[in-house]
Amino acid sequence: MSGTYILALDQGTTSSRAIVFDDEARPTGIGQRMFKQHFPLPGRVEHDPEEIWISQLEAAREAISVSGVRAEDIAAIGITNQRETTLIWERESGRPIGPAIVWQDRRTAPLCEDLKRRGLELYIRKTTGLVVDAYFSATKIAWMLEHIPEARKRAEAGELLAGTVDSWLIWKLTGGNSHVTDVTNASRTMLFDIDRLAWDDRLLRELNIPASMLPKVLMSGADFGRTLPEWFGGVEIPIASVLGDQQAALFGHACVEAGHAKNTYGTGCFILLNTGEEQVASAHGLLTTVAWGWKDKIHYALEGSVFVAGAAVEWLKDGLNLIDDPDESERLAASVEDSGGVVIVPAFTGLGAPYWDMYARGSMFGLTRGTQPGHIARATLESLALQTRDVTNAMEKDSGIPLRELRVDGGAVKNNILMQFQADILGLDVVRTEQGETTALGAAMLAGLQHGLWQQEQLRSFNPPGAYFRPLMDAELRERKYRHWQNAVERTRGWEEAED
Ligand SMILES: Nc1ncnc2c1ncn2[C@@H]1O[C@H](COP(=O)(O)OP(=O)(O)O)[C@@H](O)[C@H]1O
Ligand SMILES: O=P(O)(O)OC[C@H](O)CO
Repeated sequence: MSGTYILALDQGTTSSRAIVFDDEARPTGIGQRMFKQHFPLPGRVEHDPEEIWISQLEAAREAISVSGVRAEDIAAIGITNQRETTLIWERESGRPIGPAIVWQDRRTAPLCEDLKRRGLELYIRKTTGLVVDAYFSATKIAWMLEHIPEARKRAEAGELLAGTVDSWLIWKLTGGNSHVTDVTNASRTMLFDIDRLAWDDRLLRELNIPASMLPKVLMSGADFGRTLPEWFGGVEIPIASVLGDQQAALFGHACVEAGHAKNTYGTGCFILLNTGEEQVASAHGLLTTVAWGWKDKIHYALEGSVFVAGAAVEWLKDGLNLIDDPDESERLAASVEDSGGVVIVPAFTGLGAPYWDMYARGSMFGLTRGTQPGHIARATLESLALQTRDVTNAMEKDSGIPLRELRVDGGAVKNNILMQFQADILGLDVVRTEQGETTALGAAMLAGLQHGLWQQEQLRSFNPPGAYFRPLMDAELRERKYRHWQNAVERTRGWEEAED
């Protein structure tokens, strides 16, 4: 085995990051590139596929250079990525035929309604573990085939390839030698049978998607191909792991046993509970999804996906101009004692788990003549924690397991007001781990395992607790605040539909 470093590529919704980890899983160099978000029409969110690739390549080169290691010292690459975001490109030239449609994009809501009308909801839930929603890749592929000139004809002739961001990056890294994905990313397409671990013929037929476009599905730790020498100092590096970013964070917290849960606070909030080798079907609006696949074993998770979390803090900055930087949200929130009765439901792109309402829209309640920017900031931060409680409540009902603590990571967890409110509103300990970049760490950990650099017993020591937030809020106040929130959510539901 040559090299004792692992390079993790973390292609997120707002930035591409890369981290070099040493043989004790300590980060030794980080590279990061922000890239542009395109909002061409209301409800549409797009990324430029070439920008995704270039930003990721530059971030990787920067991480290697900052860490001071040579490319030949890198034993393996682990890839983790924003999930569901979908691209189509030409098999011959590798040219994308249009922008990537991002997971937040709502344009395919009518296609989802059509699937529901055709009575496919139950079949989709049973086969894929998912609810019918524009969030997932299936209707995004179908939309591109319908709306991009010549796309359907070319797809049927075998000229086009489809994939999520992991497949796109691997295609570029290997110079078009590998068109593959892993079981976690496949499980987010709404085309994948999570029991048989294969693309589902009936769903492909119903959505009119040629199977020849889709990548081969591998376990999350596997041989995904080798990088072209031109990308990293003339060396070919094996790609040894691929995980969707939320699954990678679960792994990075070493939540490897049934009953362990984590929440990642990035653009959205994603709460995952490991349910072991057993699939738990949700009766309360959660998704059943693949946590990872390694050595012929699949671990499943229950997931609550909240679409708008850190994105609401971005709105305070870019939409309302109340702050210049997300970090300032904490200072502004600290200028008042509480939210002053203000409740904000940031349903900017509808509501995800546990409501799955594509037509809900954001709203602000409880304004008075005394409402100040601080109250708005505080209510915005609280909305992240309240949405999390909606999900953990559903999780406890579905799994029958009361949560004992919540492990947290992601860009927003450095906000102590948010973390304290999270502990308060859950009545649970919130544990912020030492390593901030848990997503990248998770991908690196699996790549290291797959490559034989580490043993499973070592994983837990890689990311110890850094800070504990204990619940301090009086139980009566906690429940009153939560009832207020539920009331506000009810009033946002179906808003867009009611307008039509
Ligand atoms: N101090 C902070 N308080 C609250 N939110 C924050 C803070 N710092 C960053 N954020 C939010 O975290 C998000 C970025 O987190 P990150 O994990 O990088 O997201 P992603 O992987 O979705 O790109 C942004 O939406 C930003 O608004
Ligand atoms: O890129 P993030 O961290 O916002 O994660 C996005 C999720 O994978 C979407 O399902």
